[in-house]
Amino acid sequence: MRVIVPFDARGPKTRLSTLLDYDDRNEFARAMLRDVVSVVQDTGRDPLVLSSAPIEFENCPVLVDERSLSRAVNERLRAASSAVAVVMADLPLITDAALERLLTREEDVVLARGIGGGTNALVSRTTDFAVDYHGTSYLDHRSTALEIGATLAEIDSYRLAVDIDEPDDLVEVLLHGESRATQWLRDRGFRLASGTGRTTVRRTDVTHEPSQ
Ligand SMILES: Nc1nc2c(ncn2[C@@H]2O[C@H](COP(=O)(O)OP(=O)(O)OP(=O)(O)O)[C@@H](O)[C@H]2O)c(=O)[nH]1
Ligand SMILES: C[C@H](OP(=O)(O)O)C(=O)O
Repeated sequence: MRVIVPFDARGPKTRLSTLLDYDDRNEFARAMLRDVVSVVQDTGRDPLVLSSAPIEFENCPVLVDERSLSRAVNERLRAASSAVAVVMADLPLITDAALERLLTREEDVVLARGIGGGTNALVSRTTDFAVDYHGTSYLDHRSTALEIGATLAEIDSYRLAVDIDEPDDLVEVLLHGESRATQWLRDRGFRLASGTGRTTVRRTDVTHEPSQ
């Protein structure tokens, strides 16, 4: 099964700009991309990075499509003659066991929810299904699948559900990750900070404020 990994190479992870400057965000996004691609390869599937701009990436083929995320993914879904999976590039806790649970279901549409309402991973076996990402896309994709009469499976997986959007999401990466992304954060001085409330993340080596 072909596994599409969408990747925004044009200034990714803007919602982390209070913690990471532009270069750091690019590096961190690429560390997560490598994590996801490696896990896809560990399951024996072929990843294809669907990038919004050209990138140097030696680990697997890259297809550049400058259109919006949904348009680029829908083009791949329409063109598919067999099952296609779409796995986001910002899932640093992903494991091959978690991904395998998604990929081995046989329903027409298989959805893995993200914290916050997104769709972190999916499989489509019907060209009638189209994506509409952003907002509460998980609910939208579930409705779409039901409207087109597709059989539907929903995967409840913590490891697939944690996507990295906001600074607080980094807590999960430091708590439960062992990936390149986790190591990248540690190397940059990010540490867990616990007190009376929820655990947060602080940076111990900051020599400058993020510029953008
Ligand atoms: N090919 C492609 N991938 C995208 C695009 N926008 C986002 N992605 C990828 O889709 C996944 C989810 O992205 P988001 O978290 O919504 O966006 P982001 O650009 O990574 O982060 P923010 O700038 O904070 O919104 C990630 O794997 C992104 O790299 C796009 O326009 N084209
Ligand atoms: C692309 C979007 O991701 P989020 O903004 O939820 O991370 C979604 O899954 O709909």
